[in-house]
Amino acid sequence: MIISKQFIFDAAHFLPNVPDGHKCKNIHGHTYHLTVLIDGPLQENLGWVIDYGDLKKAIAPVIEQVDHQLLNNIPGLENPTSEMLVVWIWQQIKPVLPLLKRLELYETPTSGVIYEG
Ligand SMILES: Nc1nc2c(c(=O)[nH]1)N=C([C@H](O)[C@H](O)COP(=O)(O)OP(=O)(O)OP(=O)(O)O)CN2
Ligand SMILES: [Zn+2]
Repeated sequence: MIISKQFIFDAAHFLPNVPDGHKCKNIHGHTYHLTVLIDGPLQENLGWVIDYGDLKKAIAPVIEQVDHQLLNNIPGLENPTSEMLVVWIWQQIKPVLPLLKRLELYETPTSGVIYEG
């Protein structure tokens, strides 16, 4: 069974490697939507895979690092495309949540990335 929880954070970024004149060379902000999907067995007595609250506690330290920050200032996110950011998030979450199955990260309502490690 796969369960999911969504996290929303705001951050600024610019993309340093795009050509001059590209709109994303300018600093701008997004309200990111991150969905974390966990694949695991149903615990029969509890009737759930894992507690959504425990999921929230596990993800909170990652969200705290990026919320209301300029992503480019964070080590490893010097070129903070959606693709680079989702890998950076995965690398922190997977060790603490081995059942992590998939991340979905949207930086606008129409632009996002899906990553499964
Ligand atoms: N493959 C990628 N392409 C782009 C990324 C990215 O991370 N990966 N990022 C950007 C910019 O961050 C930009 O802010 C988002 O681009 P875009 O979807 O074009 O944003 P719009 O709001 O203009 O999109 P609409 O089409 O108006 O919804 C660019 N490309
Ligand atoms: Zn952007």
